[in-house]
Amino acid sequence: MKKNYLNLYLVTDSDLALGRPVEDVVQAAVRGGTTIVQLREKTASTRDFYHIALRVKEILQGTGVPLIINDRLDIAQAVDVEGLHIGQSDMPYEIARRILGPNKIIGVSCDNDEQLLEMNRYDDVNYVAVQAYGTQTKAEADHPLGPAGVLRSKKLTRHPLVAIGGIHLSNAAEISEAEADGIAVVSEIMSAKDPEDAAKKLYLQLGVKNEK
Ligand SMILES: Cc1ncc(COP(=O)(O)OP(=O)(O)O)c(N)n1
Ligand SMILES: Cc1ncsc1CCOP(=O)(O)O
Ligand SMILES: [Mg+2]
Repeated sequence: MKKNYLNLYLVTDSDLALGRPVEDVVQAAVRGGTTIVQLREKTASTRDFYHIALRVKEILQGTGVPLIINDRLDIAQAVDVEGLHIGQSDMPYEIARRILGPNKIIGVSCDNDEQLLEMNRYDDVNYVAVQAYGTQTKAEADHPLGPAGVLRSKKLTRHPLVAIGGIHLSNAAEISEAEADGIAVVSEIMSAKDPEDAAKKLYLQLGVKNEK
C-alpha cells in the first residue's frame, strides 16, 4: 500500500465505544497512527452530532488528520470540517461538491461496478469506498467483495480506493495487498480495549511504502 492520508481510516460509532467518549477513542487511535477520521453517528440527534463533531475537531486540530462527516452535509458545513462521506442514498455527489466547494474531501461509497464507473465521470472525487467483507456493524451492507473483488474495483476506478467492512488485524494485510489505498474500520478500533494499540497493529499490517 502506498503512503497517503487514506491509509488507516477510522469510522466512529459511539454505540461501539464501550462507554467511552468517542473523542477519547479518536485521540488514542490518532496516537496509534490513524490517518483520517470519519464521524459516523447514525443514532445521534442533530444537536449531539454537532457537539461531538466540535469536540473531535478540536482534538484533531494540529494533528494533520482530516475530519470527515458521514451523511450530513449540514453538519460538515456547520463545523467546517475537512470533508464529507456519502453513499448511494445520500446527497448526490455533484450537489455535495457544488455546496462544499473544490477544497473539501468528498468520498463516495460504491456498491457495484456501475456505481464505480459512474464516479469515473468526475475528476474531483477524492476517494471511492467498497465493501471488503461481511460485518455485524452495518447489517444492510451486503456486497462483500473479498480481496479479489477489491483488486478488481481498484482496476475499474480512477480514484483512490478505500475498503471497509469486516476488516480486522487478521485480514488487513490481504486487503492492503489487493492495492487498496486505505482500509477503513469501525469495530476493530472503536471496540478495542486499547484503541491506540489496535491502530498501531493495524497500521503495521498495511506495509505502507513511501513510493510514488
Ligand atoms: C469509508 C466509508 N465507506 C463506506 C461507508 C458507508 O456509507 P453509506 O453506504 O452511505 O452507509 P452509512 O455509513 O451512511 O450507513 C462509510 N460510511 N464510510
Ligand atoms: C460503514 C460501513 N459501510 C460498509 S461496512 C461498514 C461498517 C464497517 O464496520 P466494521 O469495521 O466494524 O466491520
Ligand atoms: Mg451514508
